Amino acid sequence: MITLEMLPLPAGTSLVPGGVQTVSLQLERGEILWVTGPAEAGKTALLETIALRRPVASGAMTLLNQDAGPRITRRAHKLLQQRIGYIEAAPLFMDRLTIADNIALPLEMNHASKADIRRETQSILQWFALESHARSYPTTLSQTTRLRAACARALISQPSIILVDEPALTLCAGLRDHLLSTIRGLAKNGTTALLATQTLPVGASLEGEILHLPQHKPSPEIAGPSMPEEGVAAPHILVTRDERLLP
Ligand SMILES: Nc1ncnc2c1ncn2[C@@H]1O[C@H](COP(=O)(O)OP(=O)(O)OP(=O)(O)O)[C@@H](O)[C@H]1O
Repeated sequence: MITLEMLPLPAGTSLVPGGVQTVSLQLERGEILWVTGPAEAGKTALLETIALRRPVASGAMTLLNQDAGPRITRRAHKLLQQRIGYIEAAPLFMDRLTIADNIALPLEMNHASKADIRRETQSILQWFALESHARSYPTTLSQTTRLRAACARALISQPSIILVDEPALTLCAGLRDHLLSTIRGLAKNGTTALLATQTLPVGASLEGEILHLPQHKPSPEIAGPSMPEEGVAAPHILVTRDERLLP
């Protein structure tokens, strides 16, 4: 269903010397995989690669049993993308279209009938409690509502692969729980899901396997990016001497 073999992915040089890790994995239909790891571990890079948003330079990748590696054809790229839903960290919309029209776009691009588009859009708007925003424009929405709209857009065509980056899983517990129960339902029908977060959400009911990134273990003297310790000089903006700025 999804296989990666020795796929090179970027990672922070503080985590992996040289800044490149190689990832191999195999996922079957209906599997859910949590991808965890610290900042710069390569979680988004992995999702973007499977979403076919970044080229595969070497190694091998198959998606839905089709070659999606370095020699992917333009036709396979287009057909596979229609079967992948990606909920990005900061989703982009077409700002001149309403939320309802943005959400309907994947069905429009799949040449669904007008009646199907109207029915499915109405139904997914309700499912993600977006009816009151249907005629709003993306720039007028809050961050959480944009993520709800991104979930609706990614799921409207019942993709075979669903990829979720961190904010939709951590910004709002209500959205997270609704999204996870929706994904569990889709997984029962064969959808494969990859969910990326720095740490596994507490209090959510979790199912699935876990992949820790980076795959290359940091050497002891190379700790991950850390917060400054005592004795580190604070930047000037934090040591203002202008009394008038103090509360
Ligand atoms: N196109 C690229 N070329 C080279 N390096 C890249 C590229 N894109 C990302 N990186 C680097 O790869 C590393 C992993 O980035 P990525 O966004 O995948 O991390 P992440 O695990 O999602 O982190 P976070 O939890 O902060 O979102 C970072 O060090 C980043 O600077």
